Amino acid sequence: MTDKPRILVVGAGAIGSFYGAILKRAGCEVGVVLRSDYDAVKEGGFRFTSPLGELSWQPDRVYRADEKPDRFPDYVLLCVKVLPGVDRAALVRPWMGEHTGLVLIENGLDIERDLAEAFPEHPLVSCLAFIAVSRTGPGEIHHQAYGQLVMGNFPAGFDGHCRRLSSLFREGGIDVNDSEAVVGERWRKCVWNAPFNPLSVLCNGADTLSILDAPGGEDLVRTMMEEVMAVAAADGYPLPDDLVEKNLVGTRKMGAYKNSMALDYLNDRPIELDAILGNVVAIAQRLGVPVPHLTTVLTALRIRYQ
Ligand SMILES: NC(=O)C1=CN([C@@H]2O[C@H](COP(=O)(O)OP(=O)(O)OC[C@H]3O[C@@H](n4cnc5c(N)ncnc54)[C@H](OP(=O)(O)O)[C@@H]3O)[C@@H](O)[C@H]2O)C=CC1
Ligand SMILES: CC(C)(CO)C(=O)C(=O)O
Repeated sequence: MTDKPRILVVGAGAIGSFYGAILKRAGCEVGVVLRSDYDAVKEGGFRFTSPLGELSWQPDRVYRADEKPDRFPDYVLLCVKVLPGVDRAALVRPWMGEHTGLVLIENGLDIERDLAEAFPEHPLVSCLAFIAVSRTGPGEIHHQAYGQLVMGNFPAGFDGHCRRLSSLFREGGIDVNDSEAVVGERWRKCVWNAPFNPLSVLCNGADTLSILDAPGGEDLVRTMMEEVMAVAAADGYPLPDDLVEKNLVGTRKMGAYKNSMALDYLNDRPIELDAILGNVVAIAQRLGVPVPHLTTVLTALRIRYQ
């Protein structure tokens, strides 16, 4: 018997298998729901390369997406890409027992609302991942660097579920930043993602330094970041004035880096355009905040992806 919660990862790709590995290291029973990687993971588990050392693991349960659970988990970790046409509430519904909490580890802004409406009686924990990790083959994951999570309840607060999960993630070896205002943290992350991710796609998968070093590149990124800051403030989440300059300095220090959207583009996968940029522009329009640069980049990408 263990007092550690039972976890089920829905969408065990790069992020889901990484944070599943961390919770497994913390002593939780961890299962996964898989589509394309089912056979490989059932047979050989997840095989990792990581600066954190040996993270390879065999899930305690491996389900196909159309199976039914033999027992409900304490927490479902939802780690799919946030894409139009993907009904994430429908995806998790079969796996949610009466007392199951829902934990999102996904990028984007305003991505929790549908799930909060679909599961009003269930705890909802929203997490942001600061990590570079990718799937290199079926069941094969390359963790390049970092891993910190920022976590809190949606829309606000930090309850006992957050406390329990955040201490388990720490026990598994990663940093967690506890937040009472996770929506504000989503805005803060968006200040970085909303310019860099879409620009990298418009620039054929360019890395961060190529974007910043192009003539006018840094100015464009700065202006887009300032527009996101203005929308965040109008939405009730003012961010520190020096965030833009800190982001620019920090990005240069990180060295050339290809974000998750650049990798999706380069691998011919759909991109999370609405979650990362479209929702910012939609909120800006609702609140009457002018965001001409964000709108231009969004429109250019919509033309490209229509
Ligand atoms: N990778 C990174 O470094 C970072 C990623 N993020 C965010 O984390 C989230 C997850 O990204 P990431 O892990 O990289 O993406 P991946 O594409 O690696 O993983 C997504 C997983 O979801 C699975 N999936 C999708 N639909 C279903 C379904 N119906 N049933 C079962 N499984 C399904 C996919 O399976 P299948 O192969 O069958 O499609 C895949 O295994 C995104 O929001 C991303 O922006 C945030 C920070 C960094
Ligand atoms: C912050 C960063 C760059 C990696 O954690 C990310 O969110 C992404 O790659 O989309």
